[in-house]
Amino acid sequence: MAKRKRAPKAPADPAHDLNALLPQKRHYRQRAHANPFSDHALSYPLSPDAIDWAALYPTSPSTPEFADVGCGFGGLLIALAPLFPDTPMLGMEIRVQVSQYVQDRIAALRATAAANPQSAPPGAYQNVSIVRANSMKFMPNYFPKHSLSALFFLFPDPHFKARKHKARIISPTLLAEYAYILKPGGIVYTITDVRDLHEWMKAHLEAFPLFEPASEEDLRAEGKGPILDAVYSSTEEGKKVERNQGDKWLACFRRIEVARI
Ligand SMILES: C[S@@+](CC[C@H](N)C(=O)[O-])C[C@H]1O[C@@H](n2cnc3c(N)ncnc32)[C@H](O)[C@@H]1O
Repeated sequence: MAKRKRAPKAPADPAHDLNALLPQKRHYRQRAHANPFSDHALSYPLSPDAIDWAALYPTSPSTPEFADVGCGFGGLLIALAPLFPDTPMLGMEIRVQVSQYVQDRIAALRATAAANPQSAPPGAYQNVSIVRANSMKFMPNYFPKHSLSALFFLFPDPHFKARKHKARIISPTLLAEYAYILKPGGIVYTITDVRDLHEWMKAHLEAFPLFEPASEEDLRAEGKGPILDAVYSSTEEGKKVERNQGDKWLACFRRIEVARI
């Protein structure tokens, strides 16, 4: 019997087929970890004023309000962008290929939204962007004093060995920078599947005089439930932990208001 020929597949129309546009992770292979102390040949802005915000947020240039430190493949930003369409948010990622992937992912989502208004409202994802940067250096060069309402540290690299603890993204020196760029009342969200790292981040934040613990219950009562849901489940690392049925340890802290004397 003659074989029936399959009808040729219609070529994907990028305006309607998101998958045709979205970058594929396998084309962005990179080592699992980057050493934050090596020379990454990065250049840094002299100040937030020196950053071309219009290049990052073309439709409404401004400094960011949310920052995702070590954003990896960008899952949190992509989940939050449509929930807070008027909030500019910035991912920071040290690895070249990974930050390029997020940049291409955002460009694809913007292009799809523009070409296919049924898929997303016009202007969708214009509020989300990424920079390749080492967040252990020069955070105040990116974010003005008291400008952020949310700062995320989601599943940061654990740097297990004691001699590597200095590479952890939460430390007393760095907390001073985070307190400087956060608005009073702004929230630091941390989550990890490594209990020891959770205890470390919590202990350092508790010991720092400009932060106070913010319970999940209080944050949900304030309407931050959608942010917490995204913190738990939207990132690539968070999804991996779920697949492996690991634990997730959340710790959130509020930048306190300081009375003027
Ligand atoms: C374990 S991954 C978690 C990624 C993402 N937050 C998630 O939950 O899927 C940690 C990420 O932080 C990035 N990273 C580590 N140190 C960094 C630094 N000093 N500055 C910016 N990114 C950093 C790593 O390259 C990596 O992509």
